[in-house]
Amino acid sequence: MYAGVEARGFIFGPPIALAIGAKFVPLRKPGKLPGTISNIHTYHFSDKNVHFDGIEKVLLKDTIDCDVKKGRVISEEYELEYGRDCLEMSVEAVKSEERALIIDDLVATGGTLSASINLLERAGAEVVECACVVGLPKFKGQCKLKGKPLYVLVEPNQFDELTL
Ligand SMILES: O=P(O)(O)OC[C@H]1O[C@H](OP(=O)(O)OP(=O)(O)O)[C@H](O)[C@@H]1O
Ligand SMILES: Nc1ncnc2[nH]cnc12
Repeated sequence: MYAGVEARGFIFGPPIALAIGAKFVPLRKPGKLPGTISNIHTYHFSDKNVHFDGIEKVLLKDTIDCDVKKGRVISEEYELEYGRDCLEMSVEAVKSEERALIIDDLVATGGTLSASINLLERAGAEVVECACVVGLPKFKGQCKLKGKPLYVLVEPNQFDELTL
């Protein structure tokens, strides 16, 4: 299955998934998926080291019945070049041990892909690779991907980056 990151990962993920007959799972910005938010995991990055602060906040505690009806949504907060953001995923979208490839338009710090890997692994999937159309090597995003392979189609040189 392919997991794509909102918003521009939605341009590239679905056609590839359709082409090979695989499922597409959307990783969405906060508050857009139906269901009950079960918790948020927060990670802090400093250069190449990743620190998990161990906090698991229960935001909404619904009954089990309610979870079954509405579905369960998990969240990951992350840091990127210009601040913080959050991605969410429906737990029911993924089956245990399902193999996943993550697609996005661009990798810079790797914060977005790292949060995506964490979401999928928390839901029981096995992330086999990440793929992006553009990679910005100066941000060393590969270092945050827990050793997962990263496929990048183009890496702009310094001159090209000025126009991105
Ligand atoms: O490697 P990173 O430092 O995490 O940066 C990469 C992310 O930044 C951009 O999205 P953005 O968060 O700007 O959101 P958008 O798709 O809604 O524009 C881009 O589409 C990636 O998803
Ligand atoms: N430096 C950058 N240029 C274009 N898009 C981006 N998304 C995140 N960082 C970016």
